[in-house]
Amino acid sequence: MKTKLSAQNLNISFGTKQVLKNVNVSFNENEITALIGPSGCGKSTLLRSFNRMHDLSPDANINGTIMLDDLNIYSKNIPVTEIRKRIGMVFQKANPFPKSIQENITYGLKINNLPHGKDVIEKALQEAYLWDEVKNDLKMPATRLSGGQQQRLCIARAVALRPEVILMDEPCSALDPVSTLKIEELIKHLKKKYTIAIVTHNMQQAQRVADKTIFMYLGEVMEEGPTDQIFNNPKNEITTNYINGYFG
Ligand SMILES: Nc1ncnc2c1ncn2[C@@H]1O[C@H](COP(=O)(O)OP(=O)(O)OP(=O)(O)O)[C@@H](O)[C@H]1O
Repeated sequence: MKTKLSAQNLNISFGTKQVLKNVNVSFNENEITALIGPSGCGKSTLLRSFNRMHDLSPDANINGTIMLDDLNIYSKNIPVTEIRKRIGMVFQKANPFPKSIQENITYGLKINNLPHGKDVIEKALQEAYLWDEVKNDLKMPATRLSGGQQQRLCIARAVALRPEVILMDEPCSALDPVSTLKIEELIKHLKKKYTIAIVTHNMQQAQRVADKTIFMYLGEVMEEGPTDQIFNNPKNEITTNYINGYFG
């Protein structure tokens, strides 16, 4: 198993508030890794650090190393656009651009000077399990799609750039159970090509999709391991209490 993405001795604070404390984690290539833990423990902060989303927060202080293969993503000479092309992100609430379905796919491709013809659009929509539902409406405003379809469009927009890693921050939290299962199927299919990190509050979801699970608590990694082990044989008492729903 090859490590695709990792953080070493990562500390993140906002002003005087330390949010991540000496975090060491790794994400294996072609695996799905779930980040779980109670609200406020730092899951999103960690996820967002992987595509340099904190660059725009003037009070963010980041120490430590984040490696994508052998590239330190915080190296001074690496443009953030290069990182975001290699590490895509899908957010909690679907956020399509207020443009047509096809323009949602071509937008990032044009910015990156990549081919953006019909075949590329179809391929991205196929890969996100959306093509059959939208192939006759490519010029329709994306905002007219259902919530689940909009989230799959955001996934199509991310995969169109051929990233290596896809970060997902609670991608199903705004969706109904049927749309959620569709996205979960999609995530499992995407791992054949991509490395996936997903933040979720849904313990069943983590068990359904994730190969590996990382449990965070108060800004620290408490426990990590194969998903089966974390849920069926956790080593740490706090992990046990969390997955049994004693707090959250
Ligand atoms: N830009 C920021 N400025 C100041 N504080 C921040 C910033 N981003 C996050 N925080 C703080 O960091 C802490 C961790 O937040 P984070 O969103 O990472 O937690 P989380 O585990 O993802 O929570 P949830 O499950 O509720 O989404 C919170 O106390 C939050 O207020």
